[in-house]
Amino acid sequence: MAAQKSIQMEDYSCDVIRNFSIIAHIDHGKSTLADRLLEMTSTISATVKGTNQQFLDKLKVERERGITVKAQTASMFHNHNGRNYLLNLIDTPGHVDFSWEVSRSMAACEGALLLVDATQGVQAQSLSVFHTACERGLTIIPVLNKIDLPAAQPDRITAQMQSTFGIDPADVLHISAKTGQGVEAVLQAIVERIPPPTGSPSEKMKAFLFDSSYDRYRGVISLVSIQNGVLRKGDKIASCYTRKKYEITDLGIMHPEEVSTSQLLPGQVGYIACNMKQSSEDLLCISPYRRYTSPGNGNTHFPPVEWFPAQWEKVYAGVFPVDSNDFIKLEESIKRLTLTDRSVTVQRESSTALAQGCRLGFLGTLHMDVFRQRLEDEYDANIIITAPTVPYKVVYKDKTVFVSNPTDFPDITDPSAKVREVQEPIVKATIIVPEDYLGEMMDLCFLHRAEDMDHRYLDSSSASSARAILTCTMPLSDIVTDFFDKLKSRSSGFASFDYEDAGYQRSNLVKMSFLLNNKPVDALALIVHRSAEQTVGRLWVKKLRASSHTFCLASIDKASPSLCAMLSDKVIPRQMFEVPIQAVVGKRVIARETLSALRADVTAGLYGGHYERKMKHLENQKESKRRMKRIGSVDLPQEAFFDILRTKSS
Ligand SMILES: Nc1nc2c(ncn2[C@@H]2O[C@H](COP(=O)(O)OP(=O)(O)OP(=O)(O)O)[C@@H](O)[C@H]2O)c(=O)[nH]1
Repeated sequence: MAAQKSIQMEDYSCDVIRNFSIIAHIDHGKSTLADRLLEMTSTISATVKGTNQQFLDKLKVERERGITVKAQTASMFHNHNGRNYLLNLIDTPGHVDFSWEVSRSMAACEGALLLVDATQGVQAQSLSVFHTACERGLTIIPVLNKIDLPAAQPDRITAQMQSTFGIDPADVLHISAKTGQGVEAVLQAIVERIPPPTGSPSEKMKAFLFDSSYDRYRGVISLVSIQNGVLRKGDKIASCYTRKKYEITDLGIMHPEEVSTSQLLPGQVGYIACNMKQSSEDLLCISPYRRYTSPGNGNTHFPPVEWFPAQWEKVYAGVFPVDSNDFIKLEESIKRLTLTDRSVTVQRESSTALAQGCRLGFLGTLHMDVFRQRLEDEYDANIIITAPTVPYKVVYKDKTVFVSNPTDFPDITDPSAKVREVQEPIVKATIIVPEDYLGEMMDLCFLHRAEDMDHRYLDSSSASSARAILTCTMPLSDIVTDFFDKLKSRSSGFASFDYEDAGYQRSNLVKMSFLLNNKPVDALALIVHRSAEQTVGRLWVKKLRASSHTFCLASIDKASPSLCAMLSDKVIPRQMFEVPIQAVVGKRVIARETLSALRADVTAGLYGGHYERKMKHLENQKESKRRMKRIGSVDLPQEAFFDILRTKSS
């Protein structure tokens, strides 16, 4: 824990507190600006200042990918016109998958800095975060960042902000978060433009919990914003959600590391530790229950629960341990990780092919990927993740069922299944792109079953390379695949993309099963649009068979054993016998391939004394086998599962 600084929280009443977040499109400079603000208020030490690493991006995966996944909070003290202010900053993620985190952060703020990159201009997420902030009634301070870059076009982008957001150009602050130019004016604007929070220390205790992390020794550490009342060490609190009671063992502010304080007052934002051990015991609102004891019967009385709008899981996937004996350990790791990422939903799942596992709901495929990487990095988990599926609605005569696992999807070709119709989730997509790429983007959207396409221009028509905003509706299943990657490559990286829920729509979908060695592999099943069943079936069995691999094994087995070992990680390694691979819809076989028999001996090409090389190749093979699952008598690598949806969309 950080060194204790004596901070008198009672010196900071609501009128000198400002709670704000920074909202922006990905890479527009939120974390860099956050770092500059921490430096200018002397919140971070010189040792951190000199490094190029961003202070608030804390997770390993965030540092590796350069994206913020988890919102971080920091309190700073700032003297403005002789008065000491407490500024609470909540750093927010920028990727479309994490919009829920952005909304949560905003719920603890009265204002937001809307950051726009002066070289890129308004992007799809600038629009969506702006609208969310407006809906929440936040005061918005428009900030134009990266004005130090030669490619910056401050006048043009300011005009764009005016026409898109209705912002007065005079209100826009021009800064470089990198060099610090103009950032002093941001601090001034935070104090002068953002309204202070409201709340009274004499009112009943109420706090909003907006984030939590897990500490092995102290249990769940929750970040809270105090709305009313005072919270002190030793206070008994109760969860309005689970109604469980706890005692506060520690509390304080993030400065930017934890600094213990004696109390937290209204309008303040800080952490609390109270020996919570399980995510199910998370709270959304807390109250010292002693103040609510009803006179007479001594029963604890709870105020009504204030629910934060539920998040919307967009993709589901099964997570299984490679070694079935590791299930309990895996489940425990998932539970721990969900304490720091509550937007993930967890349910147990069992598969005939992969045994016991968990079905997890994520906000998007990047979110899923980040969660997988954190499971591997932080918990050393060795797992298989099935292809992501969106939640479908199956309407029967007497009921409607949500299906988020292809295994549970009925065979609609069978009349006895009595399915009236199947519906799939659709989204309203927004793409912002230079007009030169508009045609490409339209093509891409049509390929992904887009409807109701429309477009308009963001800049005035005289601007060179004017930018267009394209809107359409699309099935969610089509964008949770590699749509984002295609969008980026077909627009040379210039397109930005965002989407919002647009309900459900009737669709002609079927369940496709895959048989390996005549046995269905339930974990490989997928739901596809009828129009794509042939393409998907053929491509996918081909992929499973991996004819190139067979060729490679046969021809370079002896010549290049290491290449062979490397390839064997990409596809189903050939077995000792012939394996038929079939794609089936209902009772119809859509496609079939056969994997011929051959044993890959990775050390075959190595002779006599090369013991070390031989060991190295055997080690390589062991490593590639690490992520394989033996199903019946067939080894299936992780990539086989990952590739399904990619095949579907290609
Ligand atoms: N030249 C210049 N580069 C900047 C400026 N602000 C940020 N950058 C760079 O832009 C890149 C993205 O900045 P970040 O602060 O990581 O962006 P972010 O918005 O936090 O990104 P996410 O967390 O992924 O949403 C980094 O390489 C920064 O060094 C600036 O004012 N000028």
